[in-house]
Amino acid sequence: MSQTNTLQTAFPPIAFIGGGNMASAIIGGLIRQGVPASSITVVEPFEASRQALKTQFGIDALPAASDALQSAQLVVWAVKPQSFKEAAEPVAAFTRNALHLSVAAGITTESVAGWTGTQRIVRAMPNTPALVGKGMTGLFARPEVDAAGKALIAAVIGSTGELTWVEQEAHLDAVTALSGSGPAYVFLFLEAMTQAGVDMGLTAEQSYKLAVATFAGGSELAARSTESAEVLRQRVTSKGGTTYAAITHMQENKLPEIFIAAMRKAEKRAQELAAEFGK
Ligand SMILES: NC(=O)C1=CN([C@@H]2O[C@H](COP(=O)(O)OP(=O)(O)OC[C@H]3O[C@@H](n4cnc5c(N)ncnc54)[C@H](OP(=O)(O)O)[C@@H]3O)[C@@H](O)[C@H]2O)C=CC1
Ligand SMILES: O=C(O)[C@@H]1CCC=N1
Repeated sequence: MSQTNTLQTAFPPIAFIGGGNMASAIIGGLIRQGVPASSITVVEPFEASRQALKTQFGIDALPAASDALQSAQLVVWAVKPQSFKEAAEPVAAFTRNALHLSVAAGITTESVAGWTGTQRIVRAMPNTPALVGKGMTGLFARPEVDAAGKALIAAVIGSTGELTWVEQEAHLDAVTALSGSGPAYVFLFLEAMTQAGVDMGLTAEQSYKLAVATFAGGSELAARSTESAEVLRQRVTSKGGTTYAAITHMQENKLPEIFIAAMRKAEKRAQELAAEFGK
């Protein structure tokens, strides 16, 4: 049986709380996999976002929680950490029997359990390439989530790309710093590489195309190769050549150290979000 058929036949009603970027990315994945629009409801206070969801996916979008949520077997929390507690209050009464999936950065399943009145919670950290089916998501399940619950969540998240389960919830803050925020690091590199190309006389269009294709090609090569990134880098770096000149400059200026320190900042921010907004 194909993945599409699995989702079509086995997919229960699902409610999204928050209908922004990340909710849209996951909903898009589900619709692409053949989940019927009638299975999906979104609670989204912003009228323009509700309209966009209805137009793009043909799904039902509500301005506020209502007893329509009672039929949802899975509730996906896709609100900002700052809005989670406030958003949970009106929803909780309708969704105590559902399985819950949170994608909010930092917010612990302990907090979600307190706000929703259930322990059946999976916390996830997806990323925006989910929009094009190339997402990477880290997941943590509380012990109260059974195998069927984990399989359902794996099917939902699997519709947006790859996934990996972590055993310790704290590791999701590392996933956040790495693959959750990671697309922004890639885009920053693309911006810088494009600018450098323009400075050297290429058009912005050519330069961007070269940069994007280089990231895609480098990633694909790494994904398919049995060799480490370090070895692959050394293969590009001819002794005394152009790459050597560039990489030496980056290393002398501590680019790897800066990168690692920046990611620890992201991890710390996830912990701060939990402390600030998880109570
Ligand atoms: N963007 C990313 O790359 C990633 C984001 N995440 C996580 O996903 C979550 C959502 O992020 P993102 O999609 O980018 O944010 P968005 O701001 O795009 O989406 C959040 C949506 O929730 C709506 N909202 C606010 N309050 C409520 C409420 N009380 N009830 C229902 N909906 C509400 C907002 O409406 P309004 O605009 O009117 O406030 C907004 O449309 C965050 O917790 C973030 O940490 C995780 C991984 C990656
Ligand atoms: O920046 C953020 O907080 C969210 C979480 C990971 C990506 N975006």
